[in-house]
Amino acid sequence: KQNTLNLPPGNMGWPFIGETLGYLKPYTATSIGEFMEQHISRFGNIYKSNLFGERTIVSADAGLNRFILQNEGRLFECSYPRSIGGILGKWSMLVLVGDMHRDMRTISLNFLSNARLRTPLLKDVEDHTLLVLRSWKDNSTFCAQDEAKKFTFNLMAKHIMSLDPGKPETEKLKKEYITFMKGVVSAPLNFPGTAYRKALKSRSTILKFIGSRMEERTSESTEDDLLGWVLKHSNLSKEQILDLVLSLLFAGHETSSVSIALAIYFLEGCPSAVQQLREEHIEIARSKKKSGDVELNWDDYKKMEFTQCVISETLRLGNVVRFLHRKALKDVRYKGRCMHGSPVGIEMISRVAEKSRPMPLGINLLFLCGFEGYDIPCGWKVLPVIAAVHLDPSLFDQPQHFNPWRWQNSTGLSTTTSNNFMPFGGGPRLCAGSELAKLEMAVFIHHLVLNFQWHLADSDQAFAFPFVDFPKGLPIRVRHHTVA
Ligand code: HEM
Repeated sequence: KQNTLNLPPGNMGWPFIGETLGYLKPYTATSIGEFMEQHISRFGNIYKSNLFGERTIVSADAGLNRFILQNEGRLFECSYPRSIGGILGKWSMLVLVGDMHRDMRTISLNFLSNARLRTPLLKDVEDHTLLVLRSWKDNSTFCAQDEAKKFTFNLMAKHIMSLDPGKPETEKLKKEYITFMKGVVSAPLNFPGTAYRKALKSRSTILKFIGSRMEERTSESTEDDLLGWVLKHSNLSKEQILDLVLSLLFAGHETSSVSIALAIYFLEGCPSAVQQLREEHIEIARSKKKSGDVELNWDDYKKMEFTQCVISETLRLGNVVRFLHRKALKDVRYKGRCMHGSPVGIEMISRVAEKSRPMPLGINLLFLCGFEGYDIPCGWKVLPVIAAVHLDPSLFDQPQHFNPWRWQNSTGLSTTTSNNFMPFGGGPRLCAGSELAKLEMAVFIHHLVLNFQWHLADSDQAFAFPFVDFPKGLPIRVRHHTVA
């Protein structure tokens, strides 16, 4: 059947491993890496390959990426490597599909609702930011990435299980979690001594810990945290709750801490952006002082216009999540652009297997217009590479340049709704914590620019392994900064 399909060009590489090693070779996070660059210049923005042991279509095409994400559950489906399910759990949101995914998502969205963001999350985000920043001594040097991790982990542990920062149980969980994370991002080799094996062990220790918190709970019946809410309002089994808690801890901690580290890094190289941020935040702080108000509120957050531009630019250039894992549920034909310039993707209903069904109007029109699309065969893996779109020079002027002003409209307001900007994915699996992540970054930046000046204490830069990380942890030296 495949001989009759018009597959994108590409190279299937070696038997079994295909091109996986080249694809995963580390590269600087602000680039698309040599592998992608070479493949795009040779084959174009959509190419076929053999990755993670599967026949794969790689897409660096903004239109196809959107099409894939918007057709989740209909033409495509989330499909992470089996090892991810092994470590995050079979009930983890990252691997669930269908009704069960929808139910877990509803719970997560409830936990991260707008109402909860305004209170109590905003207050806790600020408290946890201050807890970290107040521990920074004048003229001291430390790893900014670790500090950001401390902040996001403490925040999540508090909101998921009411764990207080600094308490022995929180610190113990944090330690286990570090081992666990090393395994999530390592090769899934389950042999004695490997990071993956150690992480599986940490997983069971963490689950035991969460399990004991759950047992303490049932009699107390508090609803203030996710655990309490789930126990009271859902019929999830213990096993499902454990995986949900673990995956939220994972999703809500790693990505936002790296994003904060990236913001610190990019801003260090862009003094004019720091200056403009300072002006914005001094203004907010002054008006708060006048009104006698101390804590940040939602109106203050809404005033952080330039900060939103900095956040968007950090996410565009840093690309914490570089690509997503999907598979095709049906034969799909994709044609990049139609006559009107909008992306077109259509189901391949005319193919052998489904000959009896009538052709949808879209297909007839496309054939009449003489368009030849690429075919994505049913069962093939599909990787929408969101980073490649964010770094595409035809979509973003000088894409490797940190330029927060690109997100400003003529009136100075932030315009972060570009069709080509998808740091949080899209469609029915759009990141459930996107608003919390932006809030965390904004509040952290607020107190950072008001209270500190910082410089890199040692050269470091973010790499995509493909998970994004600063190899030296981003060492910075800070000086207290007093606002006149
Ligand atoms: C800057 C920080 C963040 C980035 C860049 C980010 C990015 C993403 C992306 C791209 C996805 C889609 C995955 C896919 O479609 O396969 C996702 C899903 C998800 N994220 Fe985030 N995320 C961030 C922060 C957070 C935070 C703070 C939370 C809060 C707990 C969170 C919770 C989730 C959850 C629960 C999902 C699964 C959604 C679903 O499957 O329906 N994320 N995230």
